[in-house]
Amino acid sequence: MDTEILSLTHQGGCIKATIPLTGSKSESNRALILNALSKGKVRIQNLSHADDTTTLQKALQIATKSIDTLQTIDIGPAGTAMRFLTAYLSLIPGHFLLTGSERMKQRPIGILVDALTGIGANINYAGTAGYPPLDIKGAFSQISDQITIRGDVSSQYLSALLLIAPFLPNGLTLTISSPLTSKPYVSMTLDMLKEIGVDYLWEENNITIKHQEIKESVLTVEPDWSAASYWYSVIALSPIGSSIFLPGLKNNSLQGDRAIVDIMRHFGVSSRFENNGVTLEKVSTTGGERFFNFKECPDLAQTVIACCAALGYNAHFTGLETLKIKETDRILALQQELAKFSITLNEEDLGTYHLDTTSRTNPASVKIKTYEDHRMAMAFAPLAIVFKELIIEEPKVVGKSYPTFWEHLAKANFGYVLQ
Ligand SMILES: O=C(O)C1=C[C@@H](OP(=O)(O)O)[C@@H](O)[C@H](O)C1
Ligand SMILES: C=C(OP(=O)(O)O)C(=O)O
Repeated sequence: MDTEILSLTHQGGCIKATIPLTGSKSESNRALILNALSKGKVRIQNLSHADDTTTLQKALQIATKSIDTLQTIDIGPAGTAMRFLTAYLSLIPGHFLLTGSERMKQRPIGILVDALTGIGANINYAGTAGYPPLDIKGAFSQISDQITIRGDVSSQYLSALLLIAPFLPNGLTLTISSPLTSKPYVSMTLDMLKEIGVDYLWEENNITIKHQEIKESVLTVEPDWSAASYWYSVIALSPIGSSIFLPGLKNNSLQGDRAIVDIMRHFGVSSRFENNGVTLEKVSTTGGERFFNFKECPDLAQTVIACCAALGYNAHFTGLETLKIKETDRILALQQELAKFSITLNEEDLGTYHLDTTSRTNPASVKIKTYEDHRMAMAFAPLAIVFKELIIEEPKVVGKSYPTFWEHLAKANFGYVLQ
């Protein structure tokens, strides 16, 4: 990562803008794996331009070319790509060293590796046990169709297994042995499999997918609701009457982060679905609920917490357990950056965090560290509406999921200078 900084200001006033978001990173990554496994029978429309998606696309191209020689595949900071490729590369012919950024080597993968080796996959740790890099010898012979797996660490392990399930000779039954986190992402995987003709059965803690043919189909990727959340925050911090149109977003989305619609009602932001998109509008400044659970939508946590900080709301949050193993320890990153405004975020009861803005200060200029985490940069950016100047460190991190984020901000009265 380079050491560039970006100085961000906002000229004030009502915002009126149309923002064309790129495709969902989560849907795109699933679609790419299904396209590869189906050997092109599944086609894709509106693929995301996010770096994580481009990285996965390139990795899949390398993987399909390799048969005899060891191929190194470096997926940088792309967690979903790491998890999906671990399952995918186990299945296809070839010998791979699957690696990533220094942070990726600290993000656990043992649960997925154990699950795959339990059904016959040939995976060894090339560094520390339980973490990438992985040495994968592909084309394994399936020795079992039953996996018992924890659900409380990352749903990506389950999605990785479900994506390959219909292509396994004996199919797969997953038994989820602990409370499932990020459940909507598992539903998204199953919904997309259904779109390509795959039947599944989800009964209580068991998900079964038999070996089956998939049909010729086109997966159309919806724009990214996690990216939309930053625009909800922008509108929440803007004067009444401000509005933004986000084309292509659907009311009945496959993405759990559509939850931002309901959360932001409590911040005076209304959502109107029409004309193939959604219009967000600031309609009131009166208070709403101040307790939010992010268990099903962890990627919204930073957006909402930073927005509460900007509005001076004291609030409670739960469902944040998985934030510590994402692009950075997001709890620590939030605590450190909020401290610059004399705001605290502390765990009060087990699993419940309290945001205390009582002693909030209004510094003339604040430098925000981003910790190689795109969501730190994007969650804090809207605060330039409230505070005079924000300096965002390493602004290019946004490329991971939203490469045109800064250019888009310029459409909504933000000014930025790269230094
Ligand atoms: O399956 C997916 O596309 C994702 C699942 C979530 O991860 P966890 O299941 O690890 O919470 C989410 O945070 C990530 O950005 C994308
Ligand atoms: C956690 C995220 O991504 P990943 O796990 O795919 O790196 C994210 O985009 O917030």
